Formats: sequence, C-alpha cells, structure tokens
Amino acid sequence: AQPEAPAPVAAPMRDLEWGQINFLHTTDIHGWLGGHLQEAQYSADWGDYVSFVEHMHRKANEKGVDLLIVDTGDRVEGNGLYDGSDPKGNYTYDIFGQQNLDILCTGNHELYQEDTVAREHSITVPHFKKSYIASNLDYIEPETGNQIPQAKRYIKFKTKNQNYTVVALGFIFDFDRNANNSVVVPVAETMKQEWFQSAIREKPDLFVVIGHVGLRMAEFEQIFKVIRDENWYTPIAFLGGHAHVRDARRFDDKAVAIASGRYFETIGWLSVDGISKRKTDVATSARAGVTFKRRYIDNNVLGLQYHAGVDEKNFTTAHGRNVSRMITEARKALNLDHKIGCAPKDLWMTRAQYPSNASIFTWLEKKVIPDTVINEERADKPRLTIVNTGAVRFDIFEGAFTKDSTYLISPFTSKFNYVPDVPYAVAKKVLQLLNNGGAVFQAGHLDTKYLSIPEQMAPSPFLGKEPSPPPHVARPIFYDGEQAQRPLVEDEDGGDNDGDDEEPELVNGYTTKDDLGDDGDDAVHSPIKFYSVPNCIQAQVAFPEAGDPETVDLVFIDYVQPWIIPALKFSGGDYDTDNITVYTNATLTDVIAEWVGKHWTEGC
Ligand SMILES: O=c1ccn([C@@H]2O[C@H](COP(=O)(O)O)[C@@H](O)[C@H]2O)c(=O)[nH]1
Repeated sequence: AQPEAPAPVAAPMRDLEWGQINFLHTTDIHGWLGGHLQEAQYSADWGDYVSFVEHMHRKANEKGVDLLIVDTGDRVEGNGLYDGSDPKGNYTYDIFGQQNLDILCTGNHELYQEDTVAREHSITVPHFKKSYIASNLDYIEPETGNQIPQAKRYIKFKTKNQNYTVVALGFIFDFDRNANNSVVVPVAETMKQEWFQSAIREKPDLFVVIGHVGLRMAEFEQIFKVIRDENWYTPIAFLGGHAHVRDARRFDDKAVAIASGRYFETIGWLSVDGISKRKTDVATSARAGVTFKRRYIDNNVLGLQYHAGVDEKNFTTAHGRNVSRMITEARKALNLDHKIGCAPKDLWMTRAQYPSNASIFTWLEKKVIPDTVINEERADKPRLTIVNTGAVRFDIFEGAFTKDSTYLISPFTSKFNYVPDVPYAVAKKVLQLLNNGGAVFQAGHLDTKYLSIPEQMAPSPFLGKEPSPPPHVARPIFYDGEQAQRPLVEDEDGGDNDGDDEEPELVNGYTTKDDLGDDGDDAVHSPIKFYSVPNCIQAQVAFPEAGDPETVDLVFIDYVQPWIIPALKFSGGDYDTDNITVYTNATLTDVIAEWVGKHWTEGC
C-alpha cells in the first residue's frame, strides 16, 4: 500500500476573502498529483483538490459569486507519477484531466521534448477544448508540417452567477529551448497580431491573463501596458507561475498578479471585487474601487476542510475519492515506493548553505559525481564535471529513498558530454564564468541565470538579499529568510520564545511577503531560512596528488552545452561543437539511484 503521509499539524489560519469573481490556481505541479508523502503540510492529493473544488463551487453558488479554476502549466517532469512510466505521463494526463478547469495554458516543461509537446496536443488540449489557451504557442503537425495554434488564442465567456463578460488570454514567457514541433512566438510580437488587437478591444468586464510567466519577468508587464492603454478602467487579473514562488504583484489599482508556488504545495486564491459591467456603464467603471485579495493555501486536507467549511466526514466526494484511488493504483503499478536505499540525513537545496555537509550540491559534488559519472575508457584521466544547479529539483529527507525520490531530485533526461584533454589552465576558468555570467554570454537565451534553480531566476524584491559574497564566489541575488522576516527562535521547552507559551508553536513554512503585504499565507508559519546557490557546481576527479594536471576532460551535463563553447573561448580555448562527444549515456537520475543503492544500504 502507498505510505501514508504524516498527519498535518493544525496551524493558526487566515480565512479566504471572497469577491465577485474568485480564482483557485495551481502552477508548476511537475507531476506531484499524489501530494507530498514526506511533508504533511503539502500532503493533499489531486483527488482531495477535486473534492475541495466541488465544495468551493457549492459555496460560490450559495454566495451568488463566481469561481474559476486555473492552471498555468509545467504539469510534467519532476515526480515519478509522471516520469516513472514509459511513455512518460501514462497515468498523469488522465488524473489531471479529472479536475474541471476553466482556464489553462502551457509551461516550458510541456515543450522541452517533442513527445511531450505531441502528448499535450493530442491529450490535454482536446480534453480541455473550451478552456485551453495558447496565445503565443503554435504546434507543428507531424503529418503536414503545418504550423497551427496549439489551442485557442483567447476565450471569451460569461460567468455563471454574476454574468460578467471575461476575456481570457494564456501565454508562455519568451522561451527558446522548445522542441522543433512547437513555436513560441515572443510576447511582444504576439501583441501586434490582429487577433490580439481584436481581443483587447472586446470590452469585457474583466481581463484574465494567465501565463507560464514569472511575475517579476518582463512579459506580464508588457502585456499589462498594452491592455491598459486600450482599457483604462477594466480590471485585469493575472495568474502566473514558472518561478516556483508565492508572489503577488500590483501593476496598478485595477491590475494584480499572483503566482502560486510549485509542486502542488500551494493552491493560490485570488478574488476580485468591485467589478462593474463596463458595456453598460463606463462612468461607474472609472469610479469603481476594484479590490484584489490573495491567499496561498498550504495544500493539506485539514486546511482544505477548513476553507471549504466541511468536516472530515463530509469532505471527500465520490469523484475525489475515485481520483485518489487512481493515484494510488498508478503509484503501485509504477512501483514508486520501491526502496533503493535509506538517506541517513536530510540534504537541502537552499535550506543549507552551499558548500556544507547538509547541502545536496556538496553531496553531489563530493560523493555522487566522482563515484558514478565515469567513462570507463577515460576513468584515469583527471576531469572537471559540471552540473547546473537547476538540474536538481528537490531536497532529500532522512529515511526511505525510493524510486519516486530519484525523479523528485532530478527528472531530466540530460546525459553527460565532454571535451577531451582541455588544458587545465583553460578548463579551470569555465565554472567561474558560468557562475559570474556577465558580458561573455550575450543577453537572451545564454543568460546564465537559466542554469540556476527557478526560484533564483527573477527574484521578488521582498526576498531580501544575502550579504555580498566574496568576488570569487559570484552568486545571483537571492535571499536569506532571516533578513526577509525575523524567525521565531525556539526556546528550550520548545515554545516560541515570546514569553507566552499559550501561543501555539508555529510550524516552519512559507512566510510570504509580496506587493499586497505579509498576510498572504493561509497558515501562519515560522520562517525557513534560504541560502542562494551558484548557477553550476563542479566535481574535481582523478587529480594528481600534488600539483595541477596539464590537461583535463571537461565533462558537463548536456543541458549546459550552449554555454560551454563560449566559456571555453573566453578562457582561451578554441573549441567548437565538433570537439564535444558523449561521455556517458547515464542521466543524473540514473547516477543518483546507482550511488544511493550502493552506499545508503542501512537504516530504515
Ligand atoms: O532539461 C532541463 C530542463 C530544465 N532545467 C533547469 O530547470 C530550469 C527551469 O525550471 P522551471 O521549472 O521551468 O522553472 C532551467 O532554467 C534549468 O535550470 C535543467 O536543468 N534541465
């Protein structure tokens, strides 16, 4: 049977504030439809969400207001439930499709591989015929080579209870590593197209712009400006994603965006009130005070029951139960709970400093890569092996390390390539260039921030700033939770150190600050400290005991390849792609599984 996640601990809660039009929002689920089995706070599964939405629709009907369900992409890659089947997603498309979504769009992870693009086109788009939007995404039909819209460019509809007219658009950021059977049209270009110019002149009561777009990236701002120029008073609700953070951004007093985290940890709530019927009453629209409220719901059943106002006995609906059963059966068929080893301790991506013994990156660099990323024919050659930190997706928790865990940590299909016999004096400069970025890589797709973890790509100004690192350890801006918000320090008896131990002890979790304030999270938590990581890490292997080698093999995970030649050139090495060959066909997922199976053999 599927292991039960520990029960969530009740936390002090903030209520949802309803408006005339309300949104429940998921983004960057990355296959985590089964919830978090090792973290009680995020342990509700997609079936529980189906039950929750049923209750919330009933509530909306009782209040006479509208509820729209939205997903903004990156549904795939990052969890055994998706990555563990062949072909990938054998179970997840059907499970995801059980939710009634009003508006959805594509993320970059639906576009990296040709087969993923094709599955999206043949399964998800037709399943959500009325609600799937692809404002700037085309599909190349394999039979004809024709370039066609991946889905509708925009949709216009009337809301059920309040009878508002809504125009909804659905974008992906200006992504350029998409597979050849897809075309991402840059946002700025899309907005010149005739259909877009007509859409923004439809005179709805509300524009809804969803997108696989980070709120602090340029694209939403560009869209906001163009819509606002044509519609001075119409409220615009933006629902974004991609950056894996909880965030809200206010563009003006009638336009607000939210982002709802990652990995199905968070269900976002956005409500809009004070919307006027624009067609009939432009003067009222101009005066009306529109209010936006947002909440980030921790995805656990206790919280969902709380917000739905339903007790444990009545929460799970027949449909929800059935979806949870589909998940359990899929996990069983995929053997995801198969134990590969036992992690002796937690290893963190950003909750521990890098380098340190608690950092997953230090573990990869010092243990896993040296032992497993090996080309037998060149095993005795000194080598530098580079992996981008973005290739790692999740923490490791002490205890059972399962088949599922390998996909949670790194789901990608990238292999390792190399340039043989590079003078060490040249090769040793590459890592520093990848981590410093700068002028070597012209802006655009070679921006080195794309090597790093999503949370660091376009950070919110509220995330604080680490003290400047020394110049030789260049890091992108990130944050230290302690500066962003003072942590509650536990006192000796486990209380919260405020001298009043009547107060409930807070569980560590999100303590979000955004443009709307610091009261966004539904559960009141004590903050978690985060540390920045570099764009890439490097393992140094088979080096002579004394002195430097003359030459090394420069090995790298193939995702990094576009950056390698320019970095070598800048370091004084004249190489091109002809100098690059396969080092090993193993993926990072494979080598982690191999290492864990060999070394973490005892303890659980
Ligand atoms: O094959 C891949 C694909 C992606 N990455 C890393 O992931 C981020 C993008 O993550 P999102 O979930 O889309 O935000 C990308 O910038 C890379 O750092 C990878 O390493 N390998």
